[in-house]
Amino acid sequence: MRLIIQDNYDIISQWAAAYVVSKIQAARPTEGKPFVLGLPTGSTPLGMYRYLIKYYQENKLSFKHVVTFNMDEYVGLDKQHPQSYHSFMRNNFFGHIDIQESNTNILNGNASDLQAECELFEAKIKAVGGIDLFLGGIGPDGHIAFNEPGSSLSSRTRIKTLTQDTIIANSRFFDDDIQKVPKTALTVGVGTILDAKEVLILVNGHNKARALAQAVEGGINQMWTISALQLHPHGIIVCDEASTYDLKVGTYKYFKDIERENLSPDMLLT
Ligand SMILES: N[C@@H]1[C@@H](O)[C@H](O)[C@@H](COP(=O)(O)O)O[C@@H]1O
Repeated sequence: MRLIIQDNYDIISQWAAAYVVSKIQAARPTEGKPFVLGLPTGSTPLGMYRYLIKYYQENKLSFKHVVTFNMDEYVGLDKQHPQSYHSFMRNNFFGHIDIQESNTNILNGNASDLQAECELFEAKIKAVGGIDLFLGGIGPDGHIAFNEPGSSLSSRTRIKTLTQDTIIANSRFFDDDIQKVPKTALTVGVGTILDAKEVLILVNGHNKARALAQAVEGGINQMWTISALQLHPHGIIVCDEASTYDLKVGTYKYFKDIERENLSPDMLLT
């Protein structure tokens, strides 16, 4: 697994956006052979989305032949609810680019049969030939998508009960009222993410330092589901300095050294 350590949040956002652009450009997607992106929500990817929108506005990138699958969605929130992940994606990304709505896939947390909804989502991913690049963030407890501690590392898309930690962390989006935070969500599984051809995870801030250390230095284990990224042949974490505080000095220096040529976002673009 690669670990790209950048000075601050703005540079990890630029780096991730440039990485996405380079992959889409290299794939030369067409209607018959689209590029398939897995997408996250949360505060972490906001900067990357802003840079991707900028690339689109500068005519450097089109999303016309990009198909997307979002990682997760709350159960029971109306799609129009300001905190639904449907609203998040519309407001922060899809509403600003030339993606075709029919190419965007977000789990329906109001489906009458939630299990069938999850199975359909997996089938749709398979039908387009799998995900080329899965982007993600992590929770302070190391969860990826909504794969809370203890999730099976071979899990598929399913219904998950959120932990109290996650409910508290996400209450900032619900007027700081934990009663308003949905208690369950639909989420892709760890196995679904690991099936992608590439996975790029963004991590920033001191409150993710423990999770980052577990992901990079800890063993692969179900209590820190991000650690499963070690099993992926093409896993990358791009993180800021603040999130590296719990890494050993030697680990930090090692990755700084081996990635020193690859730190500039401009290096990724032709
Ligand atoms: N389901 C999402 C995760 O996909 C996300 O990574 C995490 C971190 O969010 P933030 O980026 O706001 O810290 O929040 C939620 O739990």
